Amino acid sequence: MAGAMATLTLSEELHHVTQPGDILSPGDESKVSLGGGNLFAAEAENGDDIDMANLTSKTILVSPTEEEYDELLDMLKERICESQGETIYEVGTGEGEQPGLSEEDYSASVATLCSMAQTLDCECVELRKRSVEGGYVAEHLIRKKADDSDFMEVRVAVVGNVDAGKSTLLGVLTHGVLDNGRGFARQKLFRHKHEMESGRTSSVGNDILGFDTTGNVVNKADHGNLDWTRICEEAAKVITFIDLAGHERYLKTTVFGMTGHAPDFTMLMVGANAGVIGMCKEHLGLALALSVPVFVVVTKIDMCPENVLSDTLKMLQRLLKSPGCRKIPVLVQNRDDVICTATNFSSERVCPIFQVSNVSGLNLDLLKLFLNLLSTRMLFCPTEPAEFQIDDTFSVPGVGTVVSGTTLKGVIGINDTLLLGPDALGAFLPITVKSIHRKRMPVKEVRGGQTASFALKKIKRSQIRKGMMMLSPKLEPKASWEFDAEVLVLHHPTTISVRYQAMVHVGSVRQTATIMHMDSGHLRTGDKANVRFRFIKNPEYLKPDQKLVFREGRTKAVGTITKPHPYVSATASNTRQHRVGRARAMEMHHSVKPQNEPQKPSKRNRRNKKGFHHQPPSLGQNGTPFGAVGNAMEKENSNASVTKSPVKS
Ligand SMILES: Nc1nc2c(ncn2[C@@H]2O[C@H](COP(=O)(O)OP(=O)(O)OP(=O)(O)O)[C@@H](O)[C@H]2O)c(=O)[nH]1
Repeated sequence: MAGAMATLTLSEELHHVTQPGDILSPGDESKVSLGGGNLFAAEAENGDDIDMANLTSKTILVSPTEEEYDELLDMLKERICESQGETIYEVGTGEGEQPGLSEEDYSASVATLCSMAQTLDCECVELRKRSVEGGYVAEHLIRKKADDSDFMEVRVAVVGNVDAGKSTLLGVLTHGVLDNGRGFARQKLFRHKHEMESGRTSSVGNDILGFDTTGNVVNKADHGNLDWTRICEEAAKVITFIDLAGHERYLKTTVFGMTGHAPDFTMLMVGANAGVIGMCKEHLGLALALSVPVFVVVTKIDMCPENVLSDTLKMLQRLLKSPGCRKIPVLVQNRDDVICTATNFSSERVCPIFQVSNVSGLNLDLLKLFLNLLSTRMLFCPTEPAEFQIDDTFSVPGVGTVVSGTTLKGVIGINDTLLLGPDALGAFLPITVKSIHRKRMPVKEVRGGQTASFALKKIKRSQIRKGMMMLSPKLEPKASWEFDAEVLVLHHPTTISVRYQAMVHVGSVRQTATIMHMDSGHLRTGDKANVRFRFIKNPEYLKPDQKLVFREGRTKAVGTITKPHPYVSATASNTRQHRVGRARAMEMHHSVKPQNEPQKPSKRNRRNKKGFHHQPPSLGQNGTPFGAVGNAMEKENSNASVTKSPVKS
């Protein structure tokens, strides 16, 4: 009874965030409150046939007519396609009706649903069945049966402070072994010798967890090693964990993992005994800035005193509810909570909190169930021109140059010709795809939302850099040296002004850019402005609405690109006029002195340093020169000392 009460309260709490047009984006309907009526409500309203309204009734599945059955089948097929291979169907609820079906009607409805699933080559699995006032209500997972060479893919970025247990949890989940509390499980994941020795992750790692059509884990370690190809063949859904570093020293790599690897979700790990410390808030802020939904996993509950655990949970909830986060934290205690939160998760507001132990295995089953129910947030349209962002390059003996990354849009197949670029001059080079691998498994094509590696014909690895794109020629891509963005400064110790330089992360682009101008004189912590940036090394392929992170040391700003300024490539515009223009632009570009770069002391200062008379260096708190204002202050000070000296003497 208590369980039922708890579920009701949770459902009620979640209900208000899933109002149409509130937080859910279009296409999310397939993941929320999927009653027979709710699921097809939109279609029923738009349909020409008035009988379509019947489709929203809770009893529609009991004994549908032939036409109704066909109509339901078409709609179910569409939903499964939209969510790239699966959907959750709620049996026993309808538009404006009291939920619940009698045992007999419920059985008949489930039989119809199973027959529909079978016709669509899907598996139908009951997730939970509840008894309510009007009878029974249940959620069923309908998932496409596994094809040897195809599987759904969901990317989860794993972040959290150092020693929160990130690598350990991934080792436990993917290898099916428990930890010993002294770093046993994480040994299976480390990629570098120094990581083995220090126990610290320093690079972006990928680990996979496969689920079959019925939701069982298919990972089986053979002598401690995982065969990725076998997992992908057996799995209907593969969760790719992007294991990121917790230490502040590797923040640059962690930011790159969050922007360049296009995660669907973020798993924020918190050590129960340590609490919300160090980089935890930093990583949460990053996920919020990039609009990636977050769920929290509190680890080490086996070794944490109850009062400390309760303090950690209270602090976490306070942080998540704070005006900066505006989340609805939900402590996940049982299967009901998992299903409720998983089906409402892509709304971005709901934030489930799991409490697990990697040593005793407590609650890991709930976390696995949740991961099994996550669906990719990338919408796929086969007719869109292809876009692939490169996050790494390799030179493989016997194969040649290989690039890895994420397919953002469209379909890419073997022998397709794409444009690779931009190069240093902003040009795009035609290249042909020789072979494709998904998670080390050879495939014929990849779709939007899937990660892949491509072997490319006739190109050297040195010609490719991280941040480049492979694009369909239909896009007629243009590179940009400059772009406008709306930015919000999250933290800066002093002020940011024109000529300030910092690292810009956008997609897999990671390059220093200079602020050329902005619509306010100076920016301090909490300020917003429209800013024009200019890359210092290469032009990049950018698009409006892309999220960006701008950082340098402890300075952090986030924002959205409002307008890239396309640059006409050298090959496309080799006229005298363009050459002169380009030379001028380069001259200007080289003459831009960064505001925040320590500058060479003037001749006078150098002489002073040699012992003429000592003056303190004119650097600010974080090594920022005061610039013109600083020089004026210096002058004033030196004048002051000149006028004061006679008084002193
Ligand atoms: N008792 C107990 N120990 C744990 C648990 N999870 C992790 N540990 C231990 O905590 C230590 C740190 O775990 P890691 O997985 O290396 O932490 P991390 O977050 O990946 O750290 P970085 O890679 O440096 O960011 C290891 O010694 C683990 O054995 C747990 O649930 N219970």
